[in-house]
Amino acid sequence: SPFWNIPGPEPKSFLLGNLGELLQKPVGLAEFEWQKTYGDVVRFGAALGTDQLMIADPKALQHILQSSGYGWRKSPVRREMARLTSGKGLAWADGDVHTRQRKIMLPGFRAPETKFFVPFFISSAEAMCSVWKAAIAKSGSQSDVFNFPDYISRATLDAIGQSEEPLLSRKNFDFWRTRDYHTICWAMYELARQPKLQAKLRNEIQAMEETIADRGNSDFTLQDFEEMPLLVAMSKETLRYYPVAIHLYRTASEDDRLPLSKPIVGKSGKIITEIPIPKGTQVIGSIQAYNRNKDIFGEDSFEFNPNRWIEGRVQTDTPLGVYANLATFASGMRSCLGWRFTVAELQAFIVVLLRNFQLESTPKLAGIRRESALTMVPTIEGELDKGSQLPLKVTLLPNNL
Ligand code: HEM
Repeated sequence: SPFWNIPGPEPKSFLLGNLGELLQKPVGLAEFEWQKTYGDVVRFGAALGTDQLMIADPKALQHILQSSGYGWRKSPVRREMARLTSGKGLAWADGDVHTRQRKIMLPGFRAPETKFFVPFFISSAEAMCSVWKAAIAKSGSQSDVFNFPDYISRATLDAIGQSEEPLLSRKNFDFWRTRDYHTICWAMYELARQPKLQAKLRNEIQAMEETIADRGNSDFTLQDFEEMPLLVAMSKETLRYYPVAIHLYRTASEDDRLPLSKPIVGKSGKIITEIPIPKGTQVIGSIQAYNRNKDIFGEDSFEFNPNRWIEGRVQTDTPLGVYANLATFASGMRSCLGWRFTVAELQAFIVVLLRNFQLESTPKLAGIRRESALTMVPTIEGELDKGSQLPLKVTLLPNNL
């Protein structure tokens, strides 16, 4: 193996190497363990006795995703999966076809367009709240428990259908909204678990509502969202801690040398400052592990804490990604086109839900799992057969009674 000198876990079997741990454990767990033991570049066993690299090192990721252009291509297996799930669209295209398709799609995803989508996001979230209000009224009480993925997945399908209808096929709506609605679910999970954070955010929302009323507008705009520090911090922290796209699969199309942010000590005891890469090498970019990098996000990077953004504690000398130096939306020429859409939609859903309801945990949440199902979805330990689950208690706020 060209990577014999790179430290990493012993393969569990010839057939699957370490892929079982990587793909079947709750999302991120294997990567976090490897990162802690071996660092940000790890050699692990892939199928049939082959070696692969897991990359969370900022400079190496920056090189693969940004600086090398099409030097590192999306792996053929992933492209085929994209073709099967969403057709011969942007996630499948490569080289010139990719450049052309991306140019055509870009006008649907810039900041001005996103501004116009916000009313769609708000109305989709409000429609979902009306369904909950009707169910609560029917139950004769002031609260009820709802399985969030069931509802948020439909509301986000509404939102993406209304806003991107001229650009994307129905198959594409379904593909991309799976990412949005988990992101939103994970944000709601944290808000339900952290009542003080929820109350603080609600105060910020109510203060902004007064400002909006004073200036004679009827509802929030994108600019209002951007002027709410805790809402922005909550969005960044959700996308950092719960990056729903799990891995980035890339293949070197030429021989290359991978630069590293931090040298690693090889198995031979020698210091490695860059890694020679033969053409055809496959690597997995670990979004999960990069997003927990302590040098960038702080010593408490394994805690969910939006304050890190407000206190300005996130810093790096290796810019990566399209939003907040996160790997969540990848980086460079294949970075996510929908990132502005997602951030604005997440913010709209948080605002609408918190101005209508109080969210609370339920006992089942003790068994929550970060499940890998193409994207990262919440499931409950021992109840995988029930699919994605996030049951939260929803109580009408006094102004809604
Ligand atoms: C939280 C939500 C989302 C996350 C975390 C996310 C993440 C990503 C990532 C990591 C990639 C790169 C995949 C790769 O190259 O291997 C990507 C690509 C892409 N995303 Fe997103 N995405 C999200 C939502 C969306 C939405 C809502 C849309 C559309 C409305 C969208 C449209 C795209 C497109 C078109 C690409 C392909 C870009 C290209 O290959 O040039 N994404 N996304």
